[in-house]
This record gives sequence, C-alpha cells and structure tokens, in this order.
Amino acid sequence: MVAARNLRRTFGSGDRQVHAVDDVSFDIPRGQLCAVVGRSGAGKTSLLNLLGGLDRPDGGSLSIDGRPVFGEGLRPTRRELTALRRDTVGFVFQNFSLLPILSAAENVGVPLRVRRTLAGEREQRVSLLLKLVGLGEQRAQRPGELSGGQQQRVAIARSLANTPRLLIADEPTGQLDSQTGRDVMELLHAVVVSENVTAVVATHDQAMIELADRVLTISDGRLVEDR
Ligand SMILES: Nc1ncnc2c1ncn2[C@@H]1O[C@H](COP(=O)(O)OP(=O)(O)OP(=O)(O)O)[C@@H](O)[C@H]1O
Repeated sequence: MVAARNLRRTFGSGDRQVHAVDDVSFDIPRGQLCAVVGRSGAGKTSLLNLLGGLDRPDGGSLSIDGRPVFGEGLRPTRRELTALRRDTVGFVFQNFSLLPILSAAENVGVPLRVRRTLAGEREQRVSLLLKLVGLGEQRAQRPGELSGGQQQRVAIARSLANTPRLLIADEPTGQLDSQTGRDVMELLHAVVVSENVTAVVATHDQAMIELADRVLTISDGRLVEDR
C-alpha cells in the first residue's frame, strides 16, 4: 500500500542543515496499523508529511496504492498532490483541526462537499460515520460543545469521509488524557479493521504502540528499527 525507497527530506543548508528524513525505506501492506515512534525532533512529522503528500522529498521514491507519487523524473504538480490528498488520504492531527463554527455533522461533511457529493449521499455517509465513532447523538453540537476526546472522534470520522485508502495520524492523542487517548486509539484500531484502511500513526503513546501491527522507530531522520 505504501512503498517508500530511500526517502530524504533536508531542511536548511550549510552548517544548519537538518536531515529530517534520511534515506528511509519500508513497505506497509494494506490494512496494517503502523506506529511511527521516536524522540521529539526525530523526524516523525516530516516523514508523515511526505507519505500524505503534504510535502515533497528531496530524494527517493514513494508509491501509494500502487501509484508512483514521487521518484526519479516524477514531480507531481500542486494540483496532483491536492488530488492525491482529496481522493486517497485521510488526516488526523493532534489539535483536531475542526472548524469551530460548524456542527460535528458539518465538519464530517466538509471533505464530501469538496468532492461535490450529492446532499442525500453526503447526509447518509455523515450519519454512518458519526455512529461509527459513537457520536450519533452529538451531530448538531459544535466543537466547543464537545470534549477533547469527542472532538478527536469527529476528526477521525471526518478523516474517513472520503473513504481514504491511507490514514495519516500525527500524535492523535497528544492533547488527550491517558484514558481518553486509549479510547481514541482503540477507535482508530477498530476503524482500520472495519474500513480496511492502512494507517500510519506517529505517537508517543504506549497503548497505541501495543495496538499497532508494526512499529517503525525513527532517530535523527533514520529508520533504526522495524518490528
Ligand atoms: N519546516 C522546517 N524547517 C526547518 N526545519 C524543520 C522543518 N520541519 C522540521 N524541521 C526539523 O526537522 C527535524 C524533524 O522534525 P519533525 O517535526 O519531523 O520531528 P518529530 O519527530 O515529528 O518531532 P515531535 O515529536 O516533537 O513532533 C527537527 O530537527 C526539526 O527542527
């Protein structure tokens, strides 16, 4: 599902050069929940940004779902990267990134509006997703009226709206207390199974690491352990 070969991302130049992603290669099969771990500054976010098409590598190649995205002689346009994110990838961030003036249901529906999904179909999918994350009753509430854990559940529902094949989650439980974080992790694990999506999750969370099928450890931009 994800094939990364010798991926590199370097920031800055001269003495201040940082190899945030340094010659990283791996394959992630479909349906796998893969945790990416490592110290602060190790390069987890930089790697996830490449996998999700939010940033471009300086070297190496990447294929998602059998489609070459980056590689020798392959420079996707901004429009092509936008299409990749819209059609293939779902994102969950530490800070939830919900729109405060929209209800839970409207937030989940945003990716479907972007894709111009018909209203009836959109409503159906939004209801299904809110039920999936256990928030069928909260559909009309705005993010400010929901707890942190509930907000992250809305964000997970939104990330699944466009039936992504790849789910990228960057520290999804970073702002949650440990029990709520565990619930959100279990939910993520359950949706990976039920929606047959492949997930790559940057985390410091021991509970998530235990739930993961695979753990990639990054240190100074390098992949130092794969188990
Ligand atoms: N846009 C940027 N410009 C310059 N340097 C950057 C940029 N983004 C990341 N870096 C550097 O790349 C390295 C890896 O950062 P990254 O955010 O990927 O680490 P991380 O493992 O996700 O850390 P954390 O757990 O704290 O989020 C760090 O040294 C960081 O300072």
